[in-house]
Amino acid sequence: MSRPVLTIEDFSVDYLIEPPVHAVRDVSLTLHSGEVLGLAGESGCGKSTLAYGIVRLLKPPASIVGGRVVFHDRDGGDTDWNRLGPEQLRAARWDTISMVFQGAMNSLNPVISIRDQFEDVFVTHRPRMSRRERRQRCGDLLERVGVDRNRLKSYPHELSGGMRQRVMIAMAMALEPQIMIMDEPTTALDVVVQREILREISRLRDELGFAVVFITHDLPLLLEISDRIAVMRDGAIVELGAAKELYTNPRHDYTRQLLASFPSLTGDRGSFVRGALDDRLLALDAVDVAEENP
Ligand SMILES: Nc1ncnc2c1ncn2[C@@H]1O[C@H](COP(=O)(O)OP(=O)(O)OP(=O)(O)O)[C@@H](O)[C@H]1O
Repeated sequence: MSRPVLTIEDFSVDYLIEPPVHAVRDVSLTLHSGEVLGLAGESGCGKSTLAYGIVRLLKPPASIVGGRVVFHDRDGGDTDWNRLGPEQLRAARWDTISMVFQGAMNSLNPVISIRDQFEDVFVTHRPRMSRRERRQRCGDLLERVGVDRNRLKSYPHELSGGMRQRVMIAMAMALEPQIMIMDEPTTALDVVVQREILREISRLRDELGFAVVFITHDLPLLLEISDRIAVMRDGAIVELGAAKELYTNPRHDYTRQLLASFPSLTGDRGSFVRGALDDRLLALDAVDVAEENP
């Protein structure tokens, strides 16, 4: 297995309301460079709270009540994210760990061009980069996610939702982070755009080697794109294993229940063979077609 990039130890988050909600309970896991770790579980099990907790973006009444999150850099240095101050955190987000959330496309400022918003990432984090290089990089990044570089001139309302979400993914990759946390990044998009973006993320992961924590309630999709999957229930991880293993040989009752709740994963139609990503996506496409034309 490749080297660890993030270690989460006994991490717990409560919402301090009456009565308190123990949203994340003693979660421990290790993320390795280049892997896609899927986080599965039904609505309310704590996936988003864990994601926001990792990058310290939780707001009151949420409170981290235990554990730690340690980032391991390429040179062997360790950084305990719980010990970083606000300025250090701001710098480390995007640079080492970046995030794409479900509504990310709506966080673009409507009155500022894509170019200015995109360049701002470099102006803030790479102040010594020349303007010319910045522009070049922004265009290159956009093309990587399948958006024409001419779109840099556009304003957010001139782009479709899928394009805006791609822009956000390009921005999240801008500083070449070692980890990307994606919380339902494609949920608001139609299935075709979703697939295209997921293909793109997988291709970029292969090319650039960043690790991905991918969160969605869509277990079939998670099985397709993840190397390993952690199943969460009531704030705790009940099973963590290779995606294939989890699919073919689930050990926890709850994992079985979760798999059974997706008809496309059970029975003959669901018994697709996992292989290269394209094969996997093709197999899923076939399942979709079969479902649409029973
Ligand atoms: N601001 C809040 N105040 C109080 N409780 C909260 C708050 N936000 C979330 N919770 C509770 O924390 C628990 C975990 O919620 P969380 O949103 O992390 O789950 P999730 O698995 O991401 O769900 P979903 O898939 O619906 O986003 C739930 O019981 C939820 O009701």
